[in-house]
Amino acid sequence: MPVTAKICGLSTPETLDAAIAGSASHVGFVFFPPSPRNLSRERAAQLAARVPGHVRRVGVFVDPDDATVESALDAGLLDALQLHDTAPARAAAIKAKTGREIWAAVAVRTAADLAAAVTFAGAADRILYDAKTPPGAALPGGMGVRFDWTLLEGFRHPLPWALSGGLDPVNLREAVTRTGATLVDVSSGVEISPGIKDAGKIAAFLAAVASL
Ligand SMILES: O=C(O)c1ccccc1N[C@@H]1O[C@H](COP(=O)(O)O)[C@@H](O)[C@H]1O
Repeated sequence: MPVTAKICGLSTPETLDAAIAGSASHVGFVFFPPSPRNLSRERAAQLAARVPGHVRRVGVFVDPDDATVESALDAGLLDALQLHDTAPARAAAIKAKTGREIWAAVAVRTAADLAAAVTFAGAADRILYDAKTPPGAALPGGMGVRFDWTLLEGFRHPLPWALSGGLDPVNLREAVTRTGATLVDVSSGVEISPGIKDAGKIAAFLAAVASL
């Protein structure tokens, strides 16, 4: 099965172009003000206009209200909405209202955390298994934290899914081999500091994906 990749938290034309040139299947734009990757409406619109039709645009949100989603949809021309810390009923309501593909983030530290995945059946289109960030962390994702990938070995996934959390060009092969992921998602692993993406690291990650 071929593996595809989402490069998340893009905020400049140069790094967005690197993701597109490296054949990313998805690009991610963050709409969460505490994040160093948060985009203004204007920047989101500028970036979205550069994305060719075969590359899917994913908006990243943390339990957003309707106004936040509508504003981002309008500016970012989003194909999919990635929801962190969002209850299944709210995810279903956003899906019904927007008609967009919904990715529900499930934060994982232990095997017990995986039980949340099934609660999104019927409410989301895809589960994004992400590492749980430390208690009190400013962000529920995007911190380069990984989880124990062996937890996904033999797990019965209730929906299509993707893997994220602390991925980088070096650990990608082990992550995919252990979990069987066919869609991987990276943010911190292609940065030189929080929020600052690096075109060379993006190219290296996507080359690693292509070499699997
Ligand atoms: O990137 C962010 O700032 C962010 C903010 C709020 C929720 C999620 C966020 N990022 C997502 O976190 C995962 C993992 O990122 P990393 O590779 O471990 O840095 C990824 O899906 C990002 O989209």
